[in-house]
Amino acid sequence: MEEPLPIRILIHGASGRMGRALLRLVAERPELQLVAAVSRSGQPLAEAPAGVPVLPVEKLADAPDFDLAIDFSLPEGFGPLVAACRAKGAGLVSGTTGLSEAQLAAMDEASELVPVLWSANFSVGVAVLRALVHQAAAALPGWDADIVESHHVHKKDAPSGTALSLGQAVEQGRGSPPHYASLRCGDIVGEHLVQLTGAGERLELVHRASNRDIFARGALEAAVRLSGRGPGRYDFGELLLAGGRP
Ligand SMILES: NC(=O)C1=CN([C@@H]2O[C@H](COP(=O)(O)OP(=O)(O)OC[C@H]3O[C@@H](n4cnc5c(N)ncnc54)[C@H](OP(=O)(O)O)[C@@H]3O)[C@@H](O)[C@H]2O)C=CC1
Ligand SMILES: O=C(O)C1=N[C@H](C(=O)O)C[C@H](O)C1
Repeated sequence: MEEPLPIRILIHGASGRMGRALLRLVAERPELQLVAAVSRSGQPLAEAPAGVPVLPVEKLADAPDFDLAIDFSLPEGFGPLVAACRAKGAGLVSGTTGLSEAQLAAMDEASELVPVLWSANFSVGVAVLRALVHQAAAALPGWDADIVESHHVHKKDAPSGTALSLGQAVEQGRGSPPHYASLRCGDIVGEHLVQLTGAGERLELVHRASNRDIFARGALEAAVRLSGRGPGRYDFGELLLAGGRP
């Protein structure tokens, strides 16, 4: 029997904290073939496998053909990436947070042509936490709801994308949004506490990430599971948990 063709991927935001983790871990997935890496500057990257070009963002349109882009960058680079995916007929797996309403709408538009999966958090734990938060908020509609998120000092957006996504689950559960608090301290990878407080008692649901490999592995898993699917928006939790946990 013939071997299936590898899924050709481009990593966008390759020089960042997440991009470097992806470059290191992509070799764990033989289904994926890295064909190009893109950063704002295009400076050479020690983590890029030999023979894989590292392109500056202005050269994105000249990248070799790819089937899927995996994106962990900044909102500034999002528009050109979505345009490149549309032009190549390629899918998009994105974890970039802090996107504007217009950028989210552009992603929806692109999903009429190509498969798109955006998630604020690619960890298995947060996918499960979201469901637990929805259930708890629905059961405790009169309680106070607060989300406290803590991240490293370099993080630009606040509240974090994960906090906002957990906030949506709270709102869907009890009909009103939570309050948010954001801390930026040292090198914290990412912590999210959802606190529901009633008279004389408090329920705390918390997730702590201690390294970025969990997000990178989640995004690589999502890329494999998204490959070969038709145009549309896909949900990380559904794609991940429906087909059995990796
Ligand atoms: N969904 C999830 O599970 C997770 C999401 N994130 C999100 O991923 C994103 C990246 O995080 P992190 O790796 O820590 O960030 P970094 O700041 O470390 O990296 C940002 C990357 O984006 C590139 N970049 C910056 N501006 C542009 C541009 N205009 N066009 C193209 N590329 C650009 C940078 O290139 P250069 O170095 O050349 O400037 C760099 O490669 C953030 O939005 C963060 O919130 C992070 C972790 C998990
Ligand atoms: O910027 C980060 O680092 C992270 N960003 C994501 C977010 O905004 O929720 C996910 C994770 O918490 C790390």
